[in-house]
Amino acid sequence: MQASYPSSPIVSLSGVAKHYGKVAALQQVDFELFPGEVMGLFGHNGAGKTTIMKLILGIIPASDGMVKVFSQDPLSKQAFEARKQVGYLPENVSFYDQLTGREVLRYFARLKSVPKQAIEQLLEQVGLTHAMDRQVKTYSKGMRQRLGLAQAFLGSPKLLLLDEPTVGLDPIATQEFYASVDKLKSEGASIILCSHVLPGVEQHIDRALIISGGRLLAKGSLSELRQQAKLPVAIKTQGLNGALKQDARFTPYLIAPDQLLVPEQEKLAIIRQLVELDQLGDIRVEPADLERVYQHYLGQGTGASSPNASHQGGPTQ
Ligand SMILES: Nc1ncnc2c1ncn2[C@@H]1O[C@H](COP(=O)(O)OP(=O)(O)OP(=O)(O)O)[C@@H](O)[C@H]1O
Repeated sequence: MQASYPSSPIVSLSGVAKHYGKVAALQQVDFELFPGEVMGLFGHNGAGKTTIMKLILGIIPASDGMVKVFSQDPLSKQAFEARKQVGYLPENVSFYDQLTGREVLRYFARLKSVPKQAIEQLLEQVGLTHAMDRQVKTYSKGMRQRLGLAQAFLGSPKLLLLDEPTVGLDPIATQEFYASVDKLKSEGASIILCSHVLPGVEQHIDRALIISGGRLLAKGSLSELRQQAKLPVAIKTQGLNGALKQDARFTPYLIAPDQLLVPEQEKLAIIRQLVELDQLGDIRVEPADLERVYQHYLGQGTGASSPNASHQGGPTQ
């Protein structure tokens, strides 16, 4: 369920365009990010994700439209103090290799006026305590990414911009990363997670923006996007031993001996028919996951027909 956001937005973009010379990196981009909201910003390479991050960080000006962060123009002098409330993990994180992990964080803590006592706790949170006094040049890719996250989390930022945050993290570290995201959110932070679709991200975001070629193709909660896209629902059964194949009511939807793909509006009717079958041992209903929602909208954006649009199509991964 989507949360309600009564307060004023932390970030708002309205009618934003960005041109790099002749390249239109963004066109007519509108969205708002509210306190305590986690938003996934999804798009392929070159879609415009990093450009949106840079606009919010005040690194580049918009060519058109309005960008506000904490109700200020992020390029203005007045935005200087507010910038300390922003945490940023760039896509390709790199540090001074000669420094130790602890020294890197001390350096960033000074820049952000964060007391250095917070450093050891952060290093523990990202699982780097054992390596904090080793030079960063001895760190693996995953360890560098963890140090990048610790750097972004410094000072409990009110706004976090994370570009491809789980790249290079193993499954345990990915889980720990999402636990940190959930914790920061529960403390009121607003977060933008920027990526191609991330494994395991969907339980942790309130809304998704899908972007392609600099244009927003879709925005909303996952359930809103699913509804708009009218994506079919997978129904998995157990115990029927091939009976579905023999039954004309189910064969149009059959995609595996024990699995149906049915349009949302027919879901309940089909489930009712299934539960009447004596041999049915179990039933599982799975709505389209983020990956399928994403593929659907990208297919629309490029004019290609989505393989998920028809209930007779097989499952797509
Ligand atoms: N400084 C620049 N000069 C010219 N073109 C640029 C510049 N920065 C970005 N672009 C172009 O703007 C478009 C959007 O780039 P952007 O880096 O925002 O995409 P992205 O979604 O972050 O991609 P990726 O997932 O590969 O990081 C691309 O076509 C890119 O080539």
